[in-house]
Amino acid sequence: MGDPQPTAFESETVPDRSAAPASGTADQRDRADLADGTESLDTPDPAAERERIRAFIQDAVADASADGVVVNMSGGLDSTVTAALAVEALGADRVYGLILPCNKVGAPHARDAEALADALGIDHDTVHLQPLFAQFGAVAPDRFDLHDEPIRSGNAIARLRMAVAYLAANATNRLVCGTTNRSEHLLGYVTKHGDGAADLLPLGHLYKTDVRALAEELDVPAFVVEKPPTAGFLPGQRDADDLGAPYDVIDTVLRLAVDRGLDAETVAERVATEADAETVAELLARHRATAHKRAPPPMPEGRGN
Ligand SMILES: Nc1ncnc2c1ncn2[C@@H]1O[C@H](COP(=O)(O)OP(=O)(O)OC[C@H]2O[C@@H]([n+]3cccc(C(=O)O)c3)[C@H](O)[C@@H]2O)[C@@H](O)[C@H]1O
Ligand SMILES: Nc1ncnc2c1ncn2[C@@H]1O[C@H](COP(=O)(O)OP(=O)(O)OP(=O)(O)O)[C@@H](O)[C@H]1O
Repeated sequence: MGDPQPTAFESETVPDRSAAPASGTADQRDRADLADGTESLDTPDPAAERERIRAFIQDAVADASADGVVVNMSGGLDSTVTAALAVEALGADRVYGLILPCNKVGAPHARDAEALADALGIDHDTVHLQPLFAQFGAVAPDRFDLHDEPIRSGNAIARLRMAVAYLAANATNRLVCGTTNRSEHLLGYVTKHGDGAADLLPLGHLYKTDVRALAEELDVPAFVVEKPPTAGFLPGQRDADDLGAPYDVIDTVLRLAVDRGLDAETVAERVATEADAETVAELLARHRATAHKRAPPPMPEGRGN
């Protein structure tokens, strides 16, 4: 092994401007705390993944004859890791960051995202989506009840972010670089055609826990790694509450059930000290119910592409 590689963050100190993260979340526990028998699960080597994803981004951009990528940056883990890898792959001048807050809850995270984009040395803009969303709500028929239902309004905001990202991509001959990880992908825990819409997904094969390990490899500031995962639709919302378990448990369940093909009962036995059988069944039901988000829209068979 040679010397450790320098990272895009190495010489930078990024101040934590957001609210103090909750300490000691379940997600931060040492993976050794997992139930007996799960420790042999394959987890990718972060240094190897860093190289692999760097090459993947380079190839995807070259294959599309594009000039670079656009990354929507929330100030959270996935988009920070994605942007840092894009900088390693393409150079800072070919990565553009979009920071798109829509409410007061998002404001401190937007300031984090700006500081992270500065630390990466990338061009970036902040566009406040509240006026756009308010207009969208004003013209939408009342029957859609847009403002009172958090998932519906959160999905609409995610799709406005998608529209701005593609505007930037169209204007600058870049690709939209998505941030979805394998945990979100397998659970359909993304907004269809919102944050789930992208031209490439450099983290799409990595579970959330793998992304966290990669963040450490990349010297992503600790306050980003420690932020509790949230879709940001509601103040205080946490992915772990929505999904019924923290990502270290979710990822183990998915590795066992999806990657290894074990049945629900066996998976439940393997994670028994971390999650009950009902939680395992709900996660696997969510996986099945969201298959439509992982496939192109169905069409009548006949002529192919
Ligand atoms: N069987 C089927 N075949 C084909 N299409 C089907 C379908 N069932 C629903 N659909 C379509 O899918 C739509 C529902 O999907 P969608 O609009 O995505 O909406 P939905 O899945 O209900 O909500 C998105 C979920 O993702 C979470 N999220 C969103 C964004 C970011 C993050 C994060 O943490 O990063 C999490 C959010 O909290 C929420 O739980 C339906 O309205 C319908 O149009
Ligand atoms: N305020 C924002 N500005 C720009 N992009 C955003 C913003 N909020 C969310 N996004 C985009 O949508 C993706 C999904 O965001 P979400 O808040 O649901 O958290 P996440 O999946 O945990 O991602 P992250 O770890 O990057 O926050 C983000 O990775 C980012 O690309």
